[in-house]
Amino acid sequence: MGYAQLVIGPAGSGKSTYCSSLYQHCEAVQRTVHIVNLDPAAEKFDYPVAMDIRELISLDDVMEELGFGPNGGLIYCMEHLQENLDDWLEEELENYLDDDYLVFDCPGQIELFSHVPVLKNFVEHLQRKNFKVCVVYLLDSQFMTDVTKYISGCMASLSAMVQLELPHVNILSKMDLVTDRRGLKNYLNPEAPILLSQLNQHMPPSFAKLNKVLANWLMISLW
Ligand SMILES: Nc1nc2c(ncn2[C@@H]2O[C@H](COP(=O)(O)OP(=O)(O)OP(=O)(O)O)[C@@H](O)[C@H]2O)c(=O)[nH]1
Repeated sequence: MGYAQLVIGPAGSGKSTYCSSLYQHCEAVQRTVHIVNLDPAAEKFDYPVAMDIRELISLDDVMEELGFGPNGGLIYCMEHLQENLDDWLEEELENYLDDDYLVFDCPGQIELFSHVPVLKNFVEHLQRKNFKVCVVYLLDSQFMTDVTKYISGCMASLSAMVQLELPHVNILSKMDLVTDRRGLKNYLNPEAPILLSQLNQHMPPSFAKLNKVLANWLMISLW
């Protein structure tokens, strides 16, 4: 049996930095992890890349040859990966045997963990190959500075949880940039009435009913 982490989260949330820190930590404690680049647009890495989607397809080539923009091109690349799970991925995975630990550094396009089924199919393929998979979801701690950003960050994470149906760990990244750590506490242990009153303060009264449903629903779903 192998083990895998799927590192996801919005663009720029710190996924590659997390992978690099994890690699350095494992090296320091003499454990082995293999970091896989699943981002066809990635250019440089602070970790040794064990497998690289760009050997299969790169965003630059797709944009140049097919005339796609960056987002359409990225989805095209990921769908191409999906079509090649049985050959390219299968072949690459043959290098990793029992007890190997793979960490997949994924692209940040939110479509991939909201409604496009590519990552879900990717995970199912790994599971068929006897990998135990979990999700590490990176969320920039700047999302925890006001209630509306907090709700949008939670909803994105929740949609990944619902779509991927895997053990899921949320990590707040860039904590060194948070100046108001006290304010952050409200969001680490949120209470529906407090969220609701903050939402109502930020929005016109016509949103009161929607705010109530959202605050209650988040409490039930996430905590
Ligand atoms: N201050 C600070 N900056 C960070 C931290 N983690 C990441 N960054 C910075 O945030 C930016 C984005 O980090 P990446 O690790 O490239 O983020 P990513 O999620 O892999 O980005 P995409 O692959 O483009 O989606 C870089 O400039 C990092 O140096 C952190 O903990 N603290």
